[in-house]
Amino acid sequence: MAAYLSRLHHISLHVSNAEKIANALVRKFKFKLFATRVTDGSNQLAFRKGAAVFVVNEKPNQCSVRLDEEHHDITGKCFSDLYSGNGGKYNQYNSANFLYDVSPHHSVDTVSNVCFEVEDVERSSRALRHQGCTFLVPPTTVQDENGLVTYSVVKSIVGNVCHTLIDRSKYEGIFLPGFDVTEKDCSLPEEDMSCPITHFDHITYACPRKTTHQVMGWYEKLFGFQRFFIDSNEDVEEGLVIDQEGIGLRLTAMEYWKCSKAGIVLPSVEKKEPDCKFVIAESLPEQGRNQVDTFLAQHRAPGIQHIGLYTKNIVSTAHVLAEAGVQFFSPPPTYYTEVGKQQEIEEAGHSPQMLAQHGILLDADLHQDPLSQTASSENKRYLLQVFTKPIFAEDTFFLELIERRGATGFGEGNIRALWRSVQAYMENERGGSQEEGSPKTVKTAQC
Ligand SMILES: O=C(O)C(=O)Cc1ccc(O)cc1
Ligand SMILES: [Fe+2]
Repeated sequence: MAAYLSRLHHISLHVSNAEKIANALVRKFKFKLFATRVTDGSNQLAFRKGAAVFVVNEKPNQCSVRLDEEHHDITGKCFSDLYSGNGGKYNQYNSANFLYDVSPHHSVDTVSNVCFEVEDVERSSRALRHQGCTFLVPPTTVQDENGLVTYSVVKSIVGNVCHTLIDRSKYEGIFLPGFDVTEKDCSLPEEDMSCPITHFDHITYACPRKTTHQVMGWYEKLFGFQRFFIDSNEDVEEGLVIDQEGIGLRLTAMEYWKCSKAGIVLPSVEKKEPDCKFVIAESLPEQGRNQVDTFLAQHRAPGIQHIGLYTKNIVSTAHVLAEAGVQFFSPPPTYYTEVGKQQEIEEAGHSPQMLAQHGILLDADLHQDPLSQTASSENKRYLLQVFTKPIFAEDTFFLELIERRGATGFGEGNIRALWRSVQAYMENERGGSQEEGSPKTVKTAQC
């Protein structure tokens, strides 16, 4: 049985300099720091914008406990011992480790934990363990004066990505026990009209070649995810293959539905609101090096390549963020003057000049979803996207703004335009393509 997910709770980053990322999230991306957990050995900062919550974990120094492949143990005992560092007794406020997460000891900054709310952590963890999942933290309860929270941490099939499963139904505090809430009035999504980012739209994984089916199968079997089609050019078996112009990408997408009764709701019967989507990107052989290859080389493992932040108004959001110093990829200026694109933009009620200002891409060429019955409103669907330059020192993780106007998938045209922008950036700003896994030499445009 799958462990059905109630909703995405937060996404966590592991970085060597939390202050730097905190500054970027607050000053540039307009997130608010609202909860902190600072101990001798760890620094955890929680930021939110609407329902999107990031937890930034500052990587501990060398002397901390090492949790890596050879220490993994599905019984959990070994992890309790390792995790507490105090004679095997699990300590919920252990100063040497991250609460609600593990210390991944990844060599570069990384986004490595997607935390989901579930209704019953014990039962979900049992079900997953029966299916062979590796638990990095067994079900554990943490409490404070506002109630209690139970969580576990399961290793995913994708590189260093793991999932914290959390039940906070018996907790009335603003965030999680163990964190000090610094900003009490952001429990409700704030209405920020100029920068209306409301939630995480999707998470894109960069995966090695020929692993898409395995990854999809894992999420389908264990969490009840379902495949959905990115667009009608997509082959059921092959996914969306973009192999012209040396792009060489295979994309496949899946989603799950927010459910209130974890483990009981049958997604096929009770299709409610879809939550955050997941995109799996792998590069195709015999094409030039693309963003996925660069990610795998510089991140040194498969993992989270980018996250799409949903905004109700991408033009205004991109403007506010750019003013604050966020750098976006821009397609060549001709993108906005090509007859077809210009017309598409105008028909969607936008101004090519306004979109060009921050590199916003529009894809109205979204075909009918083969499973969808709503052909009549098809021509009104479109999608606006803009991609930031890398967030960390390496060319790995980046953010995206996305505004959906009826479109539920992703725009092939936008992916092509993004590819051209990245190529130009690699050639001009990064000083040509990099050697596999080599540290970057030019750091001109980190976001
Ligand atoms: O279009 C999107 O937002 C996607 O998430 C698809 C995607 C995946 C990988 C890339 O390197 C670029 C685009
Ligand atoms: Fe994306």
